[in-house]
Parts: sequence; C-alpha cells; structure tokens
Amino acid sequence: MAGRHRRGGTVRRTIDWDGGAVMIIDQCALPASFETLRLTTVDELIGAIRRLAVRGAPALGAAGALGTALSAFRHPGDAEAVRADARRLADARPTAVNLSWGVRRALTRLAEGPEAVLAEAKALMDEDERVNREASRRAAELLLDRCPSRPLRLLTHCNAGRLATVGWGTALGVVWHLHEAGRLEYVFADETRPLLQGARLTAWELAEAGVPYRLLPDSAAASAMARGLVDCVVVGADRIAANGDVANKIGTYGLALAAARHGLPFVVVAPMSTVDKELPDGGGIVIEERDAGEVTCVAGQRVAPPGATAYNPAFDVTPAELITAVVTEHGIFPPA
Ligand SMILES: CSC[C@H]1O[C@H](OP(=O)(O)O)[C@H](O)[C@@H]1O
Repeated sequence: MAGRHRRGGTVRRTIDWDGGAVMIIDQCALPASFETLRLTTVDELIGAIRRLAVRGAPALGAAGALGTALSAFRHPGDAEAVRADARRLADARPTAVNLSWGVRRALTRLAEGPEAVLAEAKALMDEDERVNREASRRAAELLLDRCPSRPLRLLTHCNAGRLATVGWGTALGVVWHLHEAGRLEYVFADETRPLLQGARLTAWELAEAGVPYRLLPDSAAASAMARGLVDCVVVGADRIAANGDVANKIGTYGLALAAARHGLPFVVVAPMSTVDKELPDGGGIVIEERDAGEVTCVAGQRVAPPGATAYNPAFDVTPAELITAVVTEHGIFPPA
C-alpha cells in the first residue's frame, strides 16, 4: 500500500530507494503541496509513472531500475516473474527511452540476486546527477560562446529540471549554471499544455532557486522571439535518434521552427542514456497518445463541452536540422 507523507523543506532526490520501497516526490501534488509517496509494489510504481507522479526521461530511467529491484526482492529466485514485471514497467510509457534502458540495465544483474539488482539501480542514480551536471555545463558554455555577452533571456519548455531527473536537471541545469555565473537575466517558461509541467513544476523549481522567470502561454513563445525578448531556447529530450532527431514534449517542434525563423540558438540537453543509437532517425520514435480528458479538462475542471474529442500526443519530433546542438555529458551529439 502506497504511503503518502507531507514534508516541509526539500528531499534531495526526486526518486530514491527507501528500505524495500521506492520513494518519489509526488509531482501531481506540486506546487500546491510538497508530498512524497512510498511505493511498495511494481503496480503502484507503474500507476505513478502513468499519471506522471514521477516523470521526465532520466527520472524514468531510475524508476525502471528501482522498479526492477522491487520485483527482484518480491520474487527472489523467480527470474521469469521479475522479467514479466520488468516488461510491464518498460511499457508504462513508450517514448522516453530511459525507462526501458533503466529496466534493461537493472536486469543485467538479475542472476546475482536482488541486492545486485538494487546496487545497479543505485549506481545508475549516482551517475545521473553527475552526467546531467556535465551535459548542462557544456551546454551553458556553448550558449555563452554563441549568445550576446550579457545576461541571457532563456526560453524553456515543459520541465527538464531536478524533478525530471534524479537530481540537478538538464535544460534547467543550464539555467543553474548561467544563474550562478551571473549570466542569466530571466527565464521564459512555457506553461506547457495540457499537463502544465512548466506552470506547475518549472515555475516551482525556479522560484525555489530564486531565478527570475516569467510564465507564458505556449502560444506566445513565437511572438516573444519575434519581439526580440528571447536570446536562446533550451529544452530536454525523451529520445534522441542516431542522426540527432529529438523527441520531446509536444510543442518543442514549433519552438524549433520559430527559433530557426528568428536565428536563435535552439539547444537540447540530455544524458547519453537518452540517445537511442538503434534508431537511425526520429521517424521510428513511438509517440505516446494520452487521454482526451487531459485536453478537455484543466486541473480536473471540464472546459470543453461534454462529448468533445481531442488529439493529445504527449511528444513531438524535432528534426536535427532545426537543432543548433544536442549536448550530452560527452559533448555535441552526434559527434562531427
Ligand atoms: C529531462 S527529460 C524531461 C522531459 O520529459 C518531459 O516529458 P514528461 O513530462 O511527459 O515526462 C518533457 O518531454 C521534458 O522535456
């Protein structure tokens, strides 16, 4: 049975192992309430993934690995039962490659027993903050090199902060680096319909960090660029194909088109674990389609007439030619 805890202050990691259970910050409760959930079964974790209580590609990688460990402790010696749980975990959301990557990585230690599976999951989590710090540092350096030599006005989409990772963040990791260097004027944060990860989560993270920001309707981003209010666009990623095409939150492709039209750097920041080298280009990326109710209702309040239908893809694909650079902990991807 999942346990819910209201906590003041901050919990260091977005997701972690908690003595035989998986602890997550409940991102559905933010920003109204800071709560953690203690998930004791694979089904509880799958439910949390599907309702985006835990979300973001790197955080999903950790969820996949920790969920596999949860199953390994529940089914000691029964590899088939663990593998069946692992398949259900990996299928919980199809687009972010990190979820299945985390599951596969944890399964490499299955034959050694549940403690070894957990050790692999913990190693994955320990790596996550390090690689995201490095990727975002490299991306910040690239922007300081390409952008005007004054504090920058950075536009971002959805939430690619510490809440989307085990710690630190990817696109918001760039914000932390620029802010610390005194080279950030403000962040324009897209609200990011329909689930409002920008308005709810990115705004919460920026406020917590004392970073100046303004929310904007997704539909205002292109005109903000046209009016000269934006110096660069920085986003995260959920799956990157071998040629550099990028799947990210719905609306990213439109931002890339507008940035290209206005000659602005459009930078994607992600760990190498988000790169799917098996995929030659973005044409093969499965795009998660979510429930129409997320569009016809806002925060649970119906806004469209009863019976309204909706088109609700959770992601889109931005072709590499519209991307100034995909930056990972190893540098620009794909390498020249
Ligand atoms: C650092 S990955 C963040 C990435 O994940 C988000 O999707 P979701 O909120 O549906 O998990 C969005 O695409 C972000 O850019």
